[in-house]
Amino acid sequence: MIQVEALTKRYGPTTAVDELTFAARPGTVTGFLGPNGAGKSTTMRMIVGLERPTSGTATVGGRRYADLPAPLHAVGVMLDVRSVHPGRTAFRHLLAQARTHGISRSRVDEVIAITGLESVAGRRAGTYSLGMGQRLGIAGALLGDPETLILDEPVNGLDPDGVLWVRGLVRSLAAEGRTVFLSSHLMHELSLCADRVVIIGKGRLLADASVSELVQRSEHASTVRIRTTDPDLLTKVLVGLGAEVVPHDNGVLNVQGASVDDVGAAAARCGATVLELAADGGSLEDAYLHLTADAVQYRGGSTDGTTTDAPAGGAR
Ligand SMILES: Nc1ncnc2c1ncn2[C@@H]1O[C@H](COP(=O)(O)OP(=O)(O)OP(=O)(O)O)[C@@H](O)[C@H]1O
Repeated sequence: MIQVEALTKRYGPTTAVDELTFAARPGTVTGFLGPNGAGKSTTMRMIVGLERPTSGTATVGGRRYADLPAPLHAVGVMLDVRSVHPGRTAFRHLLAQARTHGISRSRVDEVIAITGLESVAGRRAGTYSLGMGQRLGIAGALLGDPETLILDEPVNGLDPDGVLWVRGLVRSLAAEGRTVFLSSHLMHELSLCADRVVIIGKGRLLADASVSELVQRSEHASTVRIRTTDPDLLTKVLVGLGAEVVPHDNGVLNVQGASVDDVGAAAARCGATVLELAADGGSLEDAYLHLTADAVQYRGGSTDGTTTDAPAGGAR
């Protein structure tokens, strides 16, 4: 169990994390999301004692990380995969970590097998691809057989097989009753492997909800697409009902503010023939984009260079 309460971190004038409160619970995969610079890494670093909070608390299993008697057994951490010594083999790297906690050599072999690194465990980590480095990072996190896992972008750089493997691994770790807390920018992937998501922007909590709740919320704000033989008439009727209508070619209307049932019934009432009708179902990505619209620090602009990487959402 990870508990974060009123956690705040300031770097001079910058408030990286601002009164953040949430929990990641046992038996659950909790995804951690936010735009670049939202404060995810800073939060994770405070949870594992690498940064001192300005105020507030972060605990794992009820204790501050610094107070854990055997941290590797309590919490497995993968924060920066580049922190491995490039001249060391994966096996040596894991063995060195294991020795600091009295973990057996056979456990090292076990985590190498779990992460599929057997054939490359004797190679220097400096020769590893990003995906292999990720697997090594996950192997290190699993070494102490911990109750809680904190993984920063665990699928970053993995090929489709690797992504599928991480999804299965985190699901099975949660099914064993462990707490899994992971960040990712891959929304679709998170919607497949996380039970809950904590979304932050500019260091503040924007949402702490189950994936299905968030998807449902975004469905309410979603678009209905209809193709009809009589777009002008139907547009008038729908606007009269308070919906927003954007017409496209070939009699296509994109409608917001009305459900698919409302749009179908309106078409039937005014006698417009319906050629296609579909709700553009909500997704975690829609919900995320909607929630973080005001909290994006850097936003790409047009190719003419007008707004690329300009601060968005105001100064911090
Ligand atoms: N050591 C530091 N000194 C000063 N400012 C920092 C420091 N570390 C982070 N920040 C600032 O704190 C804010 C949050 O950064 P953080 O790296 O936690 O965000 P993030 O959500 O992990 O971003 P990303 O998705 O890009 O990794 C940013 O504005 C960043 O510039």
